[in-house]
Amino acid sequence: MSNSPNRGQLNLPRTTVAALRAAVRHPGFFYLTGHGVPHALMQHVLSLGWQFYTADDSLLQKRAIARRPVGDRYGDGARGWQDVGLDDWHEALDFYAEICGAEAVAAHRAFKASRSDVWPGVDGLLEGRNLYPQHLPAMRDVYPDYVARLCSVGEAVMRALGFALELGDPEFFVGATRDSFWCLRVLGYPPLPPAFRKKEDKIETQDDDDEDEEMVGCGAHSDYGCLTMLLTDDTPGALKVRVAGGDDDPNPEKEQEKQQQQEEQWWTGGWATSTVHKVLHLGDGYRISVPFFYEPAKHVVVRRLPEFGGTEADPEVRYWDHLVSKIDGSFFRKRTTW
Ligand SMILES: O=C(O)CCC(=O)C(=O)O
Ligand SMILES: [Fe+2]
Repeated sequence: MSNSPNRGQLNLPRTTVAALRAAVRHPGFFYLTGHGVPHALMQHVLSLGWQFYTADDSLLQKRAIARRPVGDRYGDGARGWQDVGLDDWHEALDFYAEICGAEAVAAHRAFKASRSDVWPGVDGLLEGRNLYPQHLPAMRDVYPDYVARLCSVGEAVMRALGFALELGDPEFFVGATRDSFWCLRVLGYPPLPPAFRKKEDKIETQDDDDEDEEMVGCGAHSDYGCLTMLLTDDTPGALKVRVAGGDDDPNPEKEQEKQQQQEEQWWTGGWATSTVHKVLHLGDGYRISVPFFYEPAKHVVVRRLPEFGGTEADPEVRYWDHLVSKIDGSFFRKRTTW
């Protein structure tokens, strides 16, 4: 890193940059401190989530902003509340960057027109406005403030990452994520029904990957985007991160996940790790977590970087297409019960 001509422009200790480099390689998770987001704001974000899920009239409120398919009232196929899933024992309230204002709408139309061959049938997906519960007016003020602050933190991490990975243009990630098409999820994990809790205990004491057909808080997956900033309440030990395993691991399920990760690590050709993790919430309380996904802008084309052996011949994916494929294939499968 000392060879980098731009090193002096990054106002971070050398040890922090080195730690970031090591962490994104393995295990792909790290604690971020000194980020400047006020503790009180983070607590407020969590407490609003908790109120949303646990207030007496919450079912009515949740249904009023339920996620709906494109063309159904306010539906854009992505935003709003969704009930606990078929496989995952959590509910979610999802927010995304909004496409609003004449200029942004016109740019989005032009962008879509140029991509009309891709994803036919999902016109209108993600084009709605964020939905807020009426009984929690504070959410409408607090969440956008939180998102704005996390976008600043995201930019700072992207800058540090450009230096940490010794890119020829250390601002490359900053540029790619400017105008981020971010996503904020407010996840609510009710306690598991007793029958499932027994199974959960079994999973934990046996193989960590033995959860076939079992109900878990959130099944094993690796995040599909760029940087996830996870805020959780103080429920202990629910998030499990897989740090073991490796190339010699014979488990075919793991092979599949590894393959999945490769797709998600395009910029670095798999050098950086999108680590598999899951949620096992065995407690009696209602767990809240608020992941914020800091992503590239819609139009950004992601391809392996030359610094990581990339060439013009490498496959590429436009972030928007990647996102639509994930939402279409993943969130849409979830059960709804109303
Ligand atoms: O709830 C958590 O702690 C993690 C959630 C998660 O992994 C995700 O939303 O991608
Ligand atoms: Fe995740």
